[in-house]
Amino acid sequence: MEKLIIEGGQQLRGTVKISGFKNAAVAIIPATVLAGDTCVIDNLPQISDVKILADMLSSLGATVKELRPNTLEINTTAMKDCYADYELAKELRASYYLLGAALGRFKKAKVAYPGGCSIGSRPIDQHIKGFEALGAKVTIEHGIISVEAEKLVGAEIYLDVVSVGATINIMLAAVMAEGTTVIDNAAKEPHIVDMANFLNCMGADVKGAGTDVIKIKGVEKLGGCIHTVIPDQIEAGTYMIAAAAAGGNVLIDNVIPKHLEAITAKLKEMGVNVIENGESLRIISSGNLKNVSIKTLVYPGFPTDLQQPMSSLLTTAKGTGIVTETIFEGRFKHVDELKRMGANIKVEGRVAVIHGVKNLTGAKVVASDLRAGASLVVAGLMAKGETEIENVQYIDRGYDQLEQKLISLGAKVRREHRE
Ligand SMILES: CC(=O)N[C@H]1[C@@H](OP(=O)(O)OP(=O)(O)OC[C@H]2O[C@@H](n3ccc(=O)[nH]c3=O)[C@H](O)[C@@H]2O)O[C@H](CO)[C@@H](O)[C@@H]1O
Ligand SMILES: C=C(OP(=O)(O)O)C(=O)O
Repeated sequence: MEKLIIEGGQQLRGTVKISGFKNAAVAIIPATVLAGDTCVIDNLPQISDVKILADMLSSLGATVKELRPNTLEINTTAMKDCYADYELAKELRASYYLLGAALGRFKKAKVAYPGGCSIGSRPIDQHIKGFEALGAKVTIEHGIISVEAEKLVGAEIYLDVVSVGATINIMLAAVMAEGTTVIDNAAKEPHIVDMANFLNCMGADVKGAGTDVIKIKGVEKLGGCIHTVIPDQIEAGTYMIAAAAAGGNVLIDNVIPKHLEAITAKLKEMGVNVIENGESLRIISSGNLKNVSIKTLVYPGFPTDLQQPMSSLLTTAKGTGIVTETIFEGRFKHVDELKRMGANIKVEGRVAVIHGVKNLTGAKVVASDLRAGASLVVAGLMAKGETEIENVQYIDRGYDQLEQKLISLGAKVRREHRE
């Protein structure tokens, strides 16, 4: 069992380089199934979700080679079908992208119900609705989702809920369908655009990604390509929040500032100095901040994945902040842990009311999921004394070289193996 130990109270100074986007990488790796050829994916973050997916594709018959630490060459030519059982699929959310990709190429797939962060009920009805609209038969038995079609035919699909996963899965299934598919009320997150760029680079015809109407003209065949994953919006936002929380002067490098506008606006409202310069953002913070309210929304609104780290920042800001979580009903599991550290937070349903306290104090805490872990890291950086975070494996799902990056900024962080 591994723990992160953080000695709080150190200001952060220096430069941190942001890695490739987890949520784009974990969609693009399964999408290589569609190529039936060799794809080279660059700027992959070194996180456990990426390693698990690469191993998954190998076990399904693909050849996966690590060309460099952040670059995989994936050849899916030899794959004949796709059956990802419970042991494989339960490891992460993104295993469900194998459904769309294999349906698109083989017209069938079997994938066990996916895993991922436990932050709410996370239904997949919109994915199923999309596959069915394209002509697939979908059954769920004994925890296995089976999709099968004689042929896939383009359709108009209106999503009842704006869903990143359903938008991507339908795009994957539709790129080689006969005719045109229109996804209405599509998600607009940056990784939807990255996925569309990757699919187009393989020879697909996808237009409108980044707006709420995506049009996909089916093509007969796709092929290999070389693609560089976009910078991680959520990792960047986490370091922006960490710098604001600990105080200091940090250059967040290799970012797309447009993707970070919601978080930049909130930090500025709190009194943080955020300076944009090309592909970087400089965060200058005295640590004395005023509280704000946030409401999670689909892109370009405030991302739910940054709600938990942001809640930590609000715990010591002057005044009262209200956090409204509109996307996932179970995304307040970090709150009890923050209370152990002295935070004053009351949760009612989807709303957390945070009364700023003078300071947090280090404590033993447990990460319940990936971003809860990130929120405890932020809290640990600003707390007095030592914070010990258990369940580091959740944090490792999504943060590339977390402690090395924090140490390079002057934080006192170490990882310990304990029985
Ligand atoms: C691997 C990945 O990219 N994960 C991200 C993805 O998750 P994920 O793709 O699972 O999230 P969705 O965008 O699908 O979920 C958004 C909302 O739609 C609901 N819903 C979703 C699908 C469906 O068929 N029916 C339905 O009701 C969900 O319960 C949730 O309330 O987007 C979330 C929202 O930005 C992020 O927090 C996750 O980090
Ligand atoms: C919820 C997240 O991930 P996943 O959808 O992979 O569980 C996340 O990245 O915050």
